[in-house]
Amino acid sequence: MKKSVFAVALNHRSQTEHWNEAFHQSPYKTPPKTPVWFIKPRNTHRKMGDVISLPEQQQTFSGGTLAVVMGKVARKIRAADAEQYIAGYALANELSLAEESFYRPAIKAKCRDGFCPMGEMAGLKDVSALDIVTEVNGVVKQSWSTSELHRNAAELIAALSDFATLQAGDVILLGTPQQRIPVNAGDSVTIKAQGLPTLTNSFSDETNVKTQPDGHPTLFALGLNYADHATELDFNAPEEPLVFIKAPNTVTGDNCVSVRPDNLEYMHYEAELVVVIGKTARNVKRAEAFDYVAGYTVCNDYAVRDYLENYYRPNLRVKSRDTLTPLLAKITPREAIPDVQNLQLKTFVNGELTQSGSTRDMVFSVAFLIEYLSEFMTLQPGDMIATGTPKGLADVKPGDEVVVEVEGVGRLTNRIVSEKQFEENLK
Ligand SMILES: O=C(O)C[C@H](/C=C/C(=O)C(=O)O)C(=O)O
Ligand SMILES: [Mg+2]
Repeated sequence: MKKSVFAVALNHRSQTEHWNEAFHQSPYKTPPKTPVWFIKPRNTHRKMGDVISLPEQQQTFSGGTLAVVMGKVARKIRAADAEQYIAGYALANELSLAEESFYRPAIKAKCRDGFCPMGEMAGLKDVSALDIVTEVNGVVKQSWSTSELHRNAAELIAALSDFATLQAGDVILLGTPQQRIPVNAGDSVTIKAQGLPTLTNSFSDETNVKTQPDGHPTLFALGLNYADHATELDFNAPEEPLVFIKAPNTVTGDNCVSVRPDNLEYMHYEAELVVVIGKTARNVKRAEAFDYVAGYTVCNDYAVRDYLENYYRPNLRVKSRDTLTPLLAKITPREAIPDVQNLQLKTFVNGELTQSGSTRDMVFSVAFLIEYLSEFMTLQPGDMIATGTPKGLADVKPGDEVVVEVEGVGRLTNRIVSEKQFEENLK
């Protein structure tokens, strides 16, 4: 099933109580106003009974939680109507390394291979006060209740479907308490709840545990991977790649429309080179990185700056909105591009050149990014890496024609429409 697995951080009261003081200081400044979304990509997906390989020298923690499974397409629905869109519930283990910060995306902590096993789905009428129990080697280590969550399944479905259309089979993990349970090689961890199939997985320090290509390809994106763009956003260039993930709902095609939400101050374009993975990659060194590249394409990684919050920044509500990632379907084979680090990137708005840069100015190169990501997760054929945008952002308005172009790779055209225009066309 090609599902997307969304998850929400800081949704358990014990978390916001624990972090309350820090969230009133820099870099957060104020507690989160909207759900703090993240994605568990396909390399994390596992089933009941699968053996999960643990990362070396870093402590992994269990995160028993409840997953709500969508039963049909859900777009901009109200919490009061959510029930009719739900197929059922399942137990999941949202495995993670320790999180010292919620400011930037936690890909290295959350998205390692096997870090999201999920049990079988079942129908449940009332999950408002369901006890989620975690046992390690048969001993109960944790029990928490869904009544302790800030937002319930219906509220989360409404919040997410407001900007990201959900498909049948998509999943939302509802959250985990502040206290997490350490998991070590040789352990067997069981997640239980009344009325739901149990989820049990054993853990190994063997590195040869095979991944299963399941779910849709992962679309990674880089924040601030051009120093001049970081400067124009008043940031220093990052010392480690700022990787975030976009869900399939955001992808649209050439000559399609992109929706600018109403009542906005600032929505800008971002011309980006996209790398397409062609071979399963794990622990690949940069010297061999291009052997794992199928080719390249182009995307426009639009951002709605009004919706930026300092939690897993840039948050999904900024970067994973329906229609805001136009992506060229044509892939230019790797062999056709002799030097991917020497390509011009351009954006034209209504025919005027508004952005111009070169991939030679990337902070982290294509080869480095493949080495970096494959060091802690398995990249699979079809996965894509949008490698960031150079300086030259500008606001776009309904009616604008936006063309992004990567030398030798392709040209992508789309038109901006207002939310009102888009909704009228849907009728
Ligand atoms: O200002 C933000 O938080 C958004 C920004 C995103 C940058 C890109 O998408 C890019 O540089 O291409 C960030 O992550 O800082
Ligand atoms: Mg970008």
